[in-house]
Amino acid sequence: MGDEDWEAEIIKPHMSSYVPVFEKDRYSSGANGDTSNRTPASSSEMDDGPSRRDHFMRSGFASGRSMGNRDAGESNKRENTSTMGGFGVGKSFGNRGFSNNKFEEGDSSDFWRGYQDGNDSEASGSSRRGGRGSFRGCRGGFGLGSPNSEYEQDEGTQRTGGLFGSRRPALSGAGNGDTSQSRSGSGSGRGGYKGLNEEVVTGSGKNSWKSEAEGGESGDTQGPKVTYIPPPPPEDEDSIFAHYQTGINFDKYDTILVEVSGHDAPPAILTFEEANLCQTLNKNIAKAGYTKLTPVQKYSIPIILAGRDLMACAQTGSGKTAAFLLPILAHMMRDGITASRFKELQEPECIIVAPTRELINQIYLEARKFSFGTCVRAVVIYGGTQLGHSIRQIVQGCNILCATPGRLMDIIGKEKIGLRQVKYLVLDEADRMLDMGFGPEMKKLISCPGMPSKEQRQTLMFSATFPEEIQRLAAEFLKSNYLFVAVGQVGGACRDVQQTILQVGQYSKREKLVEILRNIGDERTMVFVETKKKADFIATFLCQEKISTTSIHGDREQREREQALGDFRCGKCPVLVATSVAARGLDIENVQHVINFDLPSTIDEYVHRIGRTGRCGNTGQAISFFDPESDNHLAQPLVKVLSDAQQDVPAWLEEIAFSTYVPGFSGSSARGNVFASVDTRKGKSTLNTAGFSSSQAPNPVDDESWD
Ligand SMILES: Nc1ncnc2c1ncn2[C@@H]1O[C@H](COP(=O)(O)OP(=O)(O)OP(=O)(O)O)[C@@H](O)[C@H]1O
Repeated sequence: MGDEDWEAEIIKPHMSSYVPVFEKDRYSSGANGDTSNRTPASSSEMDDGPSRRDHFMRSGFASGRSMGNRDAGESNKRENTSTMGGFGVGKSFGNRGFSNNKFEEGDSSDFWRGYQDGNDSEASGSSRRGGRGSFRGCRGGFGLGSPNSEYEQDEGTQRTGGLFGSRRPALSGAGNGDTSQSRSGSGSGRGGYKGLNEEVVTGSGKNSWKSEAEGGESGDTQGPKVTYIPPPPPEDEDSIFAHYQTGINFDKYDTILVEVSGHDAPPAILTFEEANLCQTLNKNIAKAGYTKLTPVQKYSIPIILAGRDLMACAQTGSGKTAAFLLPILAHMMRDGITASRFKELQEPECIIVAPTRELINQIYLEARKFSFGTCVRAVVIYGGTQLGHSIRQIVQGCNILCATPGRLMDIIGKEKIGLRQVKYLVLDEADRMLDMGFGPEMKKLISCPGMPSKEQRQTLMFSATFPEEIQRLAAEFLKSNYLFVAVGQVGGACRDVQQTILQVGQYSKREKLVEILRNIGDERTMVFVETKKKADFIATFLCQEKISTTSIHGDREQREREQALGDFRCGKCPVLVATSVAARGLDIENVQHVINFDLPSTIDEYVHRIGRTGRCGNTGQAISFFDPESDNHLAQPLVKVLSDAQQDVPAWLEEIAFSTYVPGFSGSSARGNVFASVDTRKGKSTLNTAGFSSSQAPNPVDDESWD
């Protein structure tokens, strides 16, 4: 069933006849009425020893051997001998975040409680939203000050076009908007799914996609005015240091092989003490419950402390965030950083960028945690929130700026952030930050007036996946002597996730999903689908089946996205239906299952999605529906990922992989990329003249989930 079919299903009578129990939208009227969101703004990853990994073989899928099914299966068990050239290109994306309704007096505390201690968060209103698809797109080139924060979504679908090309000319969401319109007034009772109670704001015309910087807040655009102010996170120490426990496999991290390439790499450290951090930082590390370094931390911390540029690739959930935050903070403390004061123009020493709102918010919370009790002030800004709010946060002082790209460029354009003092530039989910979606913004950023050259700043890149082509693009941002840390197989899946691939035809998926969810019971489960419309559809369907579900995707307002995440975190809605917007970085306690209702278009995306479970030594399960009608392109890379992670590979999948075997298989398939296996400086890779390979070309099928 194609996309159109899903859409058709959405408006079929059985859907419209669904009359959910409404949870009264406490913000839909009255002083805190949701309308506030649209009214004109009032203000605007090993061994502990030296590196021993020297192969990371890289070649074609069947190179050097016949790849009969059985052979393929056996190769699956041979770690480090499996092969597979090429790489996937993470192309999707989205946001993350956590707060929800602004409403100052409103119950932000409840929302945050959900994030922190698992208590029930109070339901918030299903807000209506403004047919966002109608207001996006059309953002190309490199012109400073033109970024469309509203689009910034951090998700990529709109980011189509050629090299650093323009975004899809708006209106991708026309259909979405229409759909939304046809679905007013749903939402669910206890299920908490509130994705359908949407309103389409029929803003149109050229101005409707304009960035906030261009006037979105000054009232001269016809698009929806973003007035959402996220609730402030709790300030009490317990909340700041709330954390979940490492899992039974945490110690197994020590057996993962690590390779460091580049010249004169400082030796790894084995303990936090060896890092020789200041007392306050050590206290914060202890309060955060960290007693032992993860592999990526053992290697990255000394490298960063030595002032070297770094590209680090380590499995999902293995502590990459602290791997960069701790040494940066240590540097700041050693440099005797002084408290930043109120100033109209702030000059942060560190800028951290990430592709999604929810992720950058999470990174901010980590920065706030580790800088607790110091004079270092971290600030977070991201799209979908009131620009004035971002500015107000910044002017109060800013040493570490955590930002999504679009909002960052807006703020720079408004001259609220100066770049002259930037000493550390961090790209989290770096492959995503450098691909066609965000590459243009990142190029703009490093070309901004005042931004220190790469020789004058320290640039750090982290991800679980790092396609070769992207590694090459990254060189433009990094000093030539940068170090490359590979923890385990670059782009490999976390071994703590038990992966199951089921052959399920599209028309049987819903039934299978319900069957699985009923067996799972109340355990937290993320269900990934390919499109925003389908996310709404499946979430509603599950609510009808009396399975408490919420959803997150790029067509939901930020407030709704944050509420959905809050409801999922606290367990109120144990099922979260998501598009790829939630695939990367999200660190949510107790996510025991990931279900790929639809497989993603690239293997990298698959790796990130299943990495939402099995984090920090905990175990998790990932079940993926493989539809031979549409997913054959993934058979080959899937066999590779499964075998590298020592998972069982179904014979039928090997058969499909063999029958669809693509010789050379390296980046030439738009939808079937296989990950890179080494620091590209050691091997060859091909790039087309535009700087991007065809593998990075967004596939129309994915479009919806990325914006
Ligand atoms: N040394 C440590 N000891 C205990 N817990 C840790 C340690 N390092 C990180 N963690 C915790 O592990 C979890 C995952 O960390 P983090 O989110 O940084 O992973 P990641 O590698 O960035 O994952 P992803 O690739 O999905 O973004 C977090 O809850 C973090 O607090």
